[in-house]
Amino acid sequence: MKRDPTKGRKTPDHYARKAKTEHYPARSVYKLQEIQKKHNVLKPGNAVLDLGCFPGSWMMFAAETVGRGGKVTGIDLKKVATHMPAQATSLQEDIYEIDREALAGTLGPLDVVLSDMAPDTMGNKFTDAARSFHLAAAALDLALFLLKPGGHFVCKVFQGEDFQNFVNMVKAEFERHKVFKPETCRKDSKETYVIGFSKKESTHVGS
Ligand SMILES: C[S@@+](CC[C@H](N)C(=O)[O-])C[C@H]1O[C@@H](n2cnc3c(N)ncnc32)[C@H](O)[C@@H]1O
Repeated sequence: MKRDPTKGRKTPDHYARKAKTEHYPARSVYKLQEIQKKHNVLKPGNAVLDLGCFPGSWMMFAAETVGRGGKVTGIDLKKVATHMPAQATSLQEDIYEIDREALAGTLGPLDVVLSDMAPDTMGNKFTDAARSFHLAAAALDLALFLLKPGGHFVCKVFQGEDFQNFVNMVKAEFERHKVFKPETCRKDSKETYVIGFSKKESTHVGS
């Protein structure tokens, strides 16, 4: 396949063309489709939070999967302009600055928290992985605050020196966990997804 010399990466691939044909705003939708096909995290009627939702392909797929009886809320630094099904809405916010008490009041207890958040990459694999870990840890913290016991968590994190640390953090809070790299991830990408199934009941006595 031809390389685009200006970007140093392959020209739009099969999945990018497929996304365009199927009216999803980004090829990343196929990563969530693979996760869903293999691990069945989303159910009809679910309440879902999608962190790092721009341009909206995960949101759209999640909204289609939960159906009209469900609800999907997306959060991103960037405003989502893609037209969404009625059960999907988005907020333009920074995950590090969000008022989580207010969010909990608005959303109520959630069934699933997804995070496909990624930092703007600098080309330095250590810095990029450290910033990805920081975002993933913030997503986990928010997920633990908002998820019902029994709820699920799906989170992108780049493989780097903190990767196993993050897996252990998820393992401690969920009944079961999996590390999953969808085939649709670009071959040269360090991104991987950590899935926590069934959030444990809070073990903090007196909290
Ligand atoms: C790979 S994109 C997500 C693609 C999306 N899942 C989709 O399918 O359309 C990663 C997103 O994470 C967002 N992001 C990065 N840092 C963030 C932060 N601190 N708060 C909220 N969103 C953030 C970026 O703005 C970017 O849009």
